[in-house]
Amino acid sequence: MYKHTQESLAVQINNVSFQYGNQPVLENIDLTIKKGSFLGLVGPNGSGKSTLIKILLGLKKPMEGEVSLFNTPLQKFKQWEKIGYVSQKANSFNTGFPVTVYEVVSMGLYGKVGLLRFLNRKHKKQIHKALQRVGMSDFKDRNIGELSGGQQQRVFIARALVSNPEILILDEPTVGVDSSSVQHFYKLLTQLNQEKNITLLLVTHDIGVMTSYVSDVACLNKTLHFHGSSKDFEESDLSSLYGHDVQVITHDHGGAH
Ligand SMILES: Nc1ncnc2c1ncn2[C@@H]1O[C@H](COP(=O)(O)OP(=O)(O)OP(=O)(O)O)[C@@H](O)[C@H]1O
Repeated sequence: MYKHTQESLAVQINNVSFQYGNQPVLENIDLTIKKGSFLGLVGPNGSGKSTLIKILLGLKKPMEGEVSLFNTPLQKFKQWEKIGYVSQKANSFNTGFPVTVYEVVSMGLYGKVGLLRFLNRKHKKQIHKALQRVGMSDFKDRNIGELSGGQQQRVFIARALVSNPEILILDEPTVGVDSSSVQHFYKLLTQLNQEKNITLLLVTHDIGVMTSYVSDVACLNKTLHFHGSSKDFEESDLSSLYGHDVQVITHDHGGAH
């Protein structure tokens, strides 16, 4: 387990427990995310991953324990522009959905500029920069529903990036995305992490691919079974988590890390 100075932490979760009605979902979770790290959060279906994310985003209140974001207790935290979020259902637009890529990305600024205000030149520049970062500038006038799952995913990342967040939280973002787009997606995340120094929290089922890109791994199944460097993470850590032998397929990414 890590020891950190407070300043180096983007997220600090202390002894958090949560239940829906009588059903305990999270028990005594202690988890820290260092600034600049790339944490992969894995766990079986129903293990509490999304619930933990909802707690981090202030959408659910834990029964016990405390959460701090950038050294501020969640109850007092107001700098939500520092937090970018890409949800599980982000890439589910139907063909013909009447909104352009540019408009989708501009939605990431609504919290700041308000729905009915016009975007000023600075905002437009931010939108273009976010589209550029994810390699989707050429698609800005296309309808979001006409794009592939992988391309839509990039647009939703641009939407989360447009307010220059310090941490990006992604909840199972590769569901429904084909495998070659998944590789591109992980490369994009690695770039954002290493070149732009954005802290990343990625919730995924994609254990084999994920471990070769992330710096840290957390395994959750109601309690935290493993939390540490991805280098120290072994298949045996997963067997205890999933209750049976799990084969981790090691992919060769041509030295992505
Ligand atoms: N709003 C809710 N009301 C009651 N129970 C819920 C609610 N949301 C989730 N649960 C239950 O809480 C448990 C944890 O759910 P959660 O969505 O956090 O898990 P998860 O690890 O994200 O799962 P998955 O990988 O399938 O998305 C599950 O048993 C789920 O059925």
